[in-house]
Amino acid sequence: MNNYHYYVAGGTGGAGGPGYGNGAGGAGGQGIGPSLNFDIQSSASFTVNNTESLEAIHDSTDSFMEPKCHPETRTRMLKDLRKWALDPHPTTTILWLYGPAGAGKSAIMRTLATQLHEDRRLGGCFFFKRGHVMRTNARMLFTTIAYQLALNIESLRTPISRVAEKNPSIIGRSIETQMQQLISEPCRAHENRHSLVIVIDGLDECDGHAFQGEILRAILNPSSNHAIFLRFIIASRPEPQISKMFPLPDHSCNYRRFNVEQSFDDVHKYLRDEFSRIHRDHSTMAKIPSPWPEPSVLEKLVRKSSGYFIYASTIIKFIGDENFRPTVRLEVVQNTNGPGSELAYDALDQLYMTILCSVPRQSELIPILCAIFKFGWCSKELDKVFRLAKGEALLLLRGLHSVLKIRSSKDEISSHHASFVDFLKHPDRSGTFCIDILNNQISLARSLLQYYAGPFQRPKIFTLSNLIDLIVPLPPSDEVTGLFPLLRSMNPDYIFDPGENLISPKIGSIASWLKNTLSAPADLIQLWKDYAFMFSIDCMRRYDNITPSVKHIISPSPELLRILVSLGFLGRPLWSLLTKLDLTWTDLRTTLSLQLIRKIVKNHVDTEGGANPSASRDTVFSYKHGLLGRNLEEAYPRSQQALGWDISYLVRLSPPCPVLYRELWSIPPSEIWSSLASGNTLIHHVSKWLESFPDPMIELITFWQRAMPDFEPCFNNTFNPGPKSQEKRWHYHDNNMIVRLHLPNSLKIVV
Ligand SMILES: Nc1ncnc2c1ncn2[C@@H]1O[C@H](COP(=O)(O)OP(=O)(O)OP(=O)(O)O)[C@@H](O)[C@H]1O
Repeated sequence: MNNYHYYVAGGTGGAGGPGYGNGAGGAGGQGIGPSLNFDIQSSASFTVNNTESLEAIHDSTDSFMEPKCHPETRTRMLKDLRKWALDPHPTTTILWLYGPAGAGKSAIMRTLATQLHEDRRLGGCFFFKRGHVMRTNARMLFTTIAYQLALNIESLRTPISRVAEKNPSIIGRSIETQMQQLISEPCRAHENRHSLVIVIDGLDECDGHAFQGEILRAILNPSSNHAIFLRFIIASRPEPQISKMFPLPDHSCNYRRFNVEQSFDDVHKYLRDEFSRIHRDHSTMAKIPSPWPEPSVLEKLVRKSSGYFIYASTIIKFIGDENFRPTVRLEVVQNTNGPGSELAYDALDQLYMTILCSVPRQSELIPILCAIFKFGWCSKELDKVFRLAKGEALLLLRGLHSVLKIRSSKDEISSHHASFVDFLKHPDRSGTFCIDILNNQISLARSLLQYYAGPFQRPKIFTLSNLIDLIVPLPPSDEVTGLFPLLRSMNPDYIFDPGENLISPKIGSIASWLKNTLSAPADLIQLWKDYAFMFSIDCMRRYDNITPSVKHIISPSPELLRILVSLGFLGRPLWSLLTKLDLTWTDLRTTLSLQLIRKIVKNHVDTEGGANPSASRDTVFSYKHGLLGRNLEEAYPRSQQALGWDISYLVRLSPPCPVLYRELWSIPPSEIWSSLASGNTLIHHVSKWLESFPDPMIELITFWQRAMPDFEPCFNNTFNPGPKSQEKRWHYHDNNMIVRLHLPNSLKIVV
C-alpha cells in the first residue's frame, strides 16, 4: 500500500503560487506542510511516486519540453476558445476539441492553459501522455485536478481535503465517484463569480477505451450537476470511442465541438521564423544568402505539411540539428526517397507506427490501406472487393481516424497529412505497413483477382487498369506463381465492361508479363493473348476502325480467329457469353447458334408472331438506339432477320452437331420466310454445313437444297442472293474481315 500525499499551500517549503478563487490571496505552491494536507491513498497497484502525475499539469517541471504554440500562430482559435472559457453565460459548458494526430491540439491546450492561468481562470488541467505510467492512468485525472482546484481556489481547499481525509480510498473508487466527490460536490457548495476552466488534453492517450468512456460519462452526465462556473475543455483525436460520445449536436446538447482545422498560414509563419532562426544561429550558415530557403521551397514544404504542425515541427528539428549542415538536411527533406530521408522523419514515423501498431486485424487492414492509397477506393468499394460484410471496412479502419479522414456522408477516405502517404510508400519507414513492398502488392493483387473471378457486378469505380499496373511490375517469385490460377479464372466481363477505361496495350501487357515470367503455363499466356486480341477488336468496333496496336505483340489462337471472323460483323458482346456459359472456343460456335435460335423462337412467341413487337427486348433495344427501323413494327422483322443471318454464319462454322440440327427445326417457318434474305441465307448455309458432317445424309442435304428457290438470277442481288452469291458473299465477308483485322492470309477462304 502506498500513500499519495498532495500537500497544498502554507507550511514550509512550497513556493506560493497565485491563488485566484474569489479573488482570494495566493495559494501555496507544491510544498510540504501540515496546514492543508490531503492524503489520497492509492490502491495496492500503485507503486509510482505521486509527483509523476503532477507532470500532467500545464506548468510542470518538464513542461518546457512540451508543445506550445509558436508566437502568432493559432491566434484566432485561441481567441475563440478563451472567449468561450471566460464567457459568464455560455450556451454550453463543455467543449470537445478534436483533430487528427499531430494537428497541434496539445500545443493549443497548453497555450490556452497558460493564458487561462494568467487570467486566473484555470481550475486545473491534465495532459494525458501515451507511454507515461501516471499520465495514462484514468484514476489520476480527477484527483490531480482536485489537487489543483484546492491549490488554486482557497475556498475549495477545505472541502476538497476533507473529502480526501474522510475517504482515503477515493483513488480506488470509480471515476464517476471521484468526479462527484472531489470536484462536483465541493464546487457546488462554493460560489464563484467567474468561470473556472478544467483542461483535459489527449483523452485518447488515457489507457483503456472503457476508462475514456467513463471519464466522458462522468463529465457529460447531466446528473453530475456541475457548479455553474465550471467549464470543461477536453481535447482528443477523433477516435470512434470518443467521437460517439459527442455526436453532432442538436439543440439539447450541453457540449460544443471544436475542430482543429488545417492552417497553412500558421505553418508558413512557423516555418519562416524557424528557418530564420536556424539561418541566424547555426554555425555553418553565415555565408548562405537570405532568405533561406527560397520562397518557392518554403511554399512546397508548407503544402507538404497539409496545414498541420507535426510535419513542420519534425523537419525543423531535423534541419536545425547542430551537428549537421542545415542546407544538406534541407536537401534530404526535399527528396523523400533519397538516402537518409528516413532519418528526417523519425518523430513522424514513430507517431504513425504507434498508431498503425495499435490497430487490430492488421493482416486484413494492410491490403485495405494499399487499396485506399493506390486506387482511392471508398468504403463501399472496399467492402465489395474484399468481400467483407457491409460496413466492415469502416470497422477495420476505426483505429485510424487520427490519420485518415473518413467522411461517411460522402463515403470518402483520404489521409489527413500528405506525410502519412509518403510514410506508407517508403519501405524503410513503414516496414511491413509499406504499401509498395512486394508482399503487400501480391496480397492486394490476390484479393482483387479473387473479386474479379466472381460474378460480374458493375463496379462504381473502374480499376482494372490499376490492377494491371499492379501486376505487371511484379518480379517472378513463388508468390507471383500463386496468382496464375486466379488470372485464369478471371471473369472476362470485367475486361470487356464498356465502363472500364482500359486501353488495349494494358491487356496485352499481362500476356507479355506472363510470357516473361518463365513459370507461366502456355495456355494461360494464350488465354490472355486472346483476351487482348478480342479487346482490340472491341475497341475497333467501339471507336470505328481504329487499328488495334495490340496486334503487333499478340497472336491469338486460330480457333478464336475463326469465330471472330464470323462474329466480327455481329456486334455481339461475345466475351460476356463466353464466361456466362462457361465455354471453350470450340463450344462457342455451336452454343451461340443454339442460343440465337432460341432467341429467334422466343421473340416469335413473346410477340405472338410479330403482332406485338414491343414484347421483344432486342427489337425495342435496337429501335431505341436507332439501329433498326423507324418504328417498332419495322424494327421487329429486321431484328429477326439479323438473328437469322447470325445463325446462318454460325451454323456454317459449327462442328457437326445433331442437337443443333434438331434445334433448327424449332424456328417457325414464318420467321424464316418473313425475310427472304435471311431465310435464303440460312437454308443455304445449313445445307453446306450438313455437307461437312462425317457421314452426310444426302437426303437431308437435298431436302435443304430444294427448300431454296433455284432461280438464281432473280435472287442474285444484295438483299436476296441465290446460292452462288451466298457463297461469294460468305467468302467476301470472311476474307474482308481477315484483311481488316490484319490477320494471317492463311485464314482466308479460298473459293
Ligand atoms: N502552433 C504551433 N506552433 C509550433 N509548433 C506546433 C504548433 N502546434 C503544434 N506544434 C508542434 O507540432 C507537433 C504536434 O503537435 P501536438 O502534439 O500539439 O499535436 P496533437 O494534435 O496534440 O497530436 P496528437 O494527436 O498526436 O497528440 C509538436 O511537435 C508541436 O510542438
